[in-house]
Amino acid sequence: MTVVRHFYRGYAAGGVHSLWLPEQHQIWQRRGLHCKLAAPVVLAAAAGPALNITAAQPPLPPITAQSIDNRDILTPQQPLSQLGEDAGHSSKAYCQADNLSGLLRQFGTYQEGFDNGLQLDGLMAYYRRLGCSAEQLQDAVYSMMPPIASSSSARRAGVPGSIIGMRAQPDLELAPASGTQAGATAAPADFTFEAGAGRVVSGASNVQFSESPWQPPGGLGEQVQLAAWELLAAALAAAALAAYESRPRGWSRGDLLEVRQSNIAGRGVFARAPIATGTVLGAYPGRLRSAADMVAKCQEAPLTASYAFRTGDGRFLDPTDASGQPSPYPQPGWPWPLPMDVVLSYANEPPKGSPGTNTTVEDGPHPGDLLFVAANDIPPGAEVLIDYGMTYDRSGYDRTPPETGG
Ligand SMILES: C[S@@+](CC[C@H](N)C(=O)[O-])C[C@H]1O[C@@H](n2cnc3c(N)ncnc32)[C@H](O)[C@@H]1O
Repeated sequence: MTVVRHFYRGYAAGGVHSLWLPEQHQIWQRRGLHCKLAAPVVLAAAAGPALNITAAQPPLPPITAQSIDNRDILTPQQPLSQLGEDAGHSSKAYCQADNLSGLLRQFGTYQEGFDNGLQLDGLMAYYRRLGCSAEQLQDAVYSMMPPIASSSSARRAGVPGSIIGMRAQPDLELAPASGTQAGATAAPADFTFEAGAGRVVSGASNVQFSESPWQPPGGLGEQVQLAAWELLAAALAAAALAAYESRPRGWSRGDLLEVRQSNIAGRGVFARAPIATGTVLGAYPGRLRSAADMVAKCQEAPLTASYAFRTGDGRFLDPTDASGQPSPYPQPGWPWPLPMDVVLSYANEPPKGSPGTNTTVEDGPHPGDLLFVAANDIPPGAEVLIDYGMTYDRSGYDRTPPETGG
């Protein structure tokens, strides 16, 4: 037996009773016979309060030339109550693709084509408010608009003049399939159509259909050209990554430190303000190099060895240019537009017999970071002194300091 999805609610003994009634009841309702005495319900009604019966299902308002001419039915803001709509149904027969596309075709006939996006938009909203889902509307339009090619293969092929893609606007998907309250309004923008070559032919608030120009598939030359561009883009990305990886690093607290002549050797780093124990004074500057690269550079520029600092992961920070002198633009390396802060590369170590260092060098959070940290309070004017380590070559300490060049 066919049943209709009319939902009778009887509130009895604190519960809600839902009963499926035969199709005959729908017919009675269409005739205005609101069947409050349906036999199966009487028993429940006897035990509970008065039975509530949902609104009767009206026949689908026909689309006629007159109704098409009447812009009211195409106005999304029209209250459902004015349409005699029975809210709450989402699978009405007329929402099925075949029926709905037929109804839409009627509209197209009256309108001599779907060239008026606003009207179609309104019609879509109208059927949606009658309970048709977004998918049903979409299926209906697909089956109505020849030649329709909704598959991804057709989308790729770019069938000329066809509507190759269609998607519901997000608000359509999110909005309820059928308003359950009188006065519900539909979203003004229900659909967007995409034509060949990915061209969107609808506006944000209406729908238009147009043919896209035929795009012949690219030949071999075009594909080679495309591959060349992709290779170039990949090469540029790789170069940018390499430049970033080899960028000069290092920084210092300019508010606490300055470089000036040292009584120990050449230039040194001095406190220009009181420095508290534990203060991070900066990170040693330079480009990160492997041991092999470092050996190669020191052969070209021996002075580099005076400034290169071994990092915790076995590489070296090299703050010098091609001649081995500290430089804001250490070389070799990928071009880098920003100057590097070289202040800490001038830090000396304490001479023999002096009180000792006042700053430690520690590994930072990132590989290659060497942080200078005040080991005790450093008064203004005092020189920042570190320990170069056991393996540092001090054989030249009796000779002229490096910065004077001899
Ligand atoms: C990292 S640089 C320090 C900056 C250097 N004073 C300058 O003017 O360029 C290291 C070099 O400084 C000199 N130096 C640093 N501490 C020294 C010390 N305690 N005694 C002698 N020379 C020192 C050595 O020539 C050493 O190779």
